[in-house]
Amino acid sequence: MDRVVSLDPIITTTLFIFSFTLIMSNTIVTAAACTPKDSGPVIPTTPLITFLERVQEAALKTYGHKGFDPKLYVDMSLKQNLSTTVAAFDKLTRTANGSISVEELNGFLEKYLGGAAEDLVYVDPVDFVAEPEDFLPKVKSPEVRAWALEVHSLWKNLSRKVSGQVLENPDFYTMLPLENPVIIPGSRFREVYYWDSYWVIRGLLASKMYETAKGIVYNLISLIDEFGHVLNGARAYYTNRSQPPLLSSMVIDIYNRTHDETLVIRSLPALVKEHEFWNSGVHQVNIMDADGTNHSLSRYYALWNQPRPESSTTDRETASKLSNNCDKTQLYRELASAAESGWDFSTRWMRNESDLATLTTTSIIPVDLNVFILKMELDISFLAHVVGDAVTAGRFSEASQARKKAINSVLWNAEMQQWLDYWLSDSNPSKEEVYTWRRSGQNQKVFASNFIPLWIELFNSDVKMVDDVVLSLQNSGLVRSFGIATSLTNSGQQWDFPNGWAPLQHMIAEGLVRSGSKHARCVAKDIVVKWTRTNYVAYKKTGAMHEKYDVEKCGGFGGGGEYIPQTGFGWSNGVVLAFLEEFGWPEDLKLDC
Ligand SMILES: OC[C@H]1O[C@H](O[C@H]2O[C@H](CO)[C@@H](O)[C@H](O)[C@H]2O)[C@H](O)[C@@H](O)[C@@H]1O
Repeated sequence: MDRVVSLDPIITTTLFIFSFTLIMSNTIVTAAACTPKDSGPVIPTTPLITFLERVQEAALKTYGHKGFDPKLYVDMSLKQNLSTTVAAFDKLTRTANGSISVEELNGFLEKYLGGAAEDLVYVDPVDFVAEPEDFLPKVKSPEVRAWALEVHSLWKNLSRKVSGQVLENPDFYTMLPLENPVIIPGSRFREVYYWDSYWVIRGLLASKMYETAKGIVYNLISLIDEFGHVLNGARAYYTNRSQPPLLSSMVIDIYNRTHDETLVIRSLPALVKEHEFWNSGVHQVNIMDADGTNHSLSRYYALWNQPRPESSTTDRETASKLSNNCDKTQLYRELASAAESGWDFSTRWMRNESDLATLTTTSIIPVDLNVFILKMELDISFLAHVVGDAVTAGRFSEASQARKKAINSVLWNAEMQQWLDYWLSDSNPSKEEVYTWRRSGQNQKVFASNFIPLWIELFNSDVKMVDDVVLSLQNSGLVRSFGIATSLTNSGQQWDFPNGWAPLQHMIAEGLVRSGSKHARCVAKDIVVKWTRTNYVAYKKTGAMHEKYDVEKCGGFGGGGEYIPQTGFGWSNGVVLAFLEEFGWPEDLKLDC
């Protein structure tokens, strides 16, 4: 199947009556039948995924909601060809509501489908040693060192490579064939994820596992080569969206340790291509500020307008309260776009905090996304210098200056001393049109993402400004006893209060510590100590590292959202190791909270 998609056409004419597919040379663009608001591009799915979604639906009807995880079914594989399997599935006896007897469905799954975890196999990382030389030199406490070595040893549990069977018969699997081993987040997340990999790599660098780190980057580059962007995760059902773009950060951090120019030469064209993905078509938004200056910024916008296959039954349920099919189609795009943001789900994207069906992700210019792209521009400029490409270096340096101005003008709020997401007005201008900035468009609700600009030097080098923003952070209510909360709203969504996520702690603390401000460095250390302690206490209590933590409870893990709390866990392990590497731990500082 051709997976190349043009991001160009937002067709803003009248209501379409039929779906249509344009097939142009190397390009497939499917536009769905709906109102102009939902005429954005769609990457076609595959017959295998469509079939596994049917199995998922039948499984929910048959087994019921208790303990049901929809993702399990789209991670299964075929044992025989698809048409034989579909024919056998269609012959199963069904009740009027579509359920099948448990015995019959069990028998079908056993005979025709491979288990969800069979497409990746354990592999010993080539560069893992039980105690790396010069491991975490600033950690002086023996207790902390012993625990850090346990966390380090978890890389072995999370290391996988794609099974030989996937390589032989890729059409039978939703797993995408990747050349190098990967580190998975853990539990239900049985494949490599895009933005998770940044913090995994930070941990691998602390563990001196440079080859594993590079292998992950080469895998992600191969996804850009094939699909034009890094996918949300390495599954066929994730081809229609990306995730927060941190590939350039991975490359820079590995390069700074290894000085591997081959990595830079291989990465540069891929990063330029990725930059184009985020700065063209539906991802790009033009906005005119209060002084009449035009700016270009980016937004999340999934190339998909149906239920997410890995959560198909859940998304249908969420959409069931909407009566109009066009509204459903739009909601499906908003759900997938929220997944592209990595913050799935959060009141950050919702018009009504208690109603997930009011998601409006594609109408928001997010602070963090634009900071990541600004960093990408600075990183590309730096990497181009490394290989002597002055033209590219200059082009991306200029792009970064333009985006800095745009962020300061559109997203900065001087009264709050924070950067705020910008909500676009309801009208939907065509590609040529420019949104006009309105003060009321800035979302004044407090989210940890409002402080992510602090992560990069362009926003953390002015000491006076950093001190003001830090004061605003301290007064925001986000800094709690055991870390930084994601938001102030306890909505039951996982990217909200009282959950704290490792990536958010890391970016804010690292930004503060690298700033010129003494006060900011103290605040950073405090965050690091609190976060490390709660991770440790939870580990001692449960024997596991967790995907997210409850910042109100010492040793409490997070909850809420659409799946049960997960352990493993790639980015949490990475952040603990990165914190201990950067900040160390004195001998006399207690680890318990
Ligand atoms: O299956 C539901 C959703 O799960 C993923 O999102 C969450 O886990 C990811 C892996 O740790 C993480 O990157 C993301 O920030 C989490 O919210 C997945 O990325 C979603 O696309 C998926 O729909």
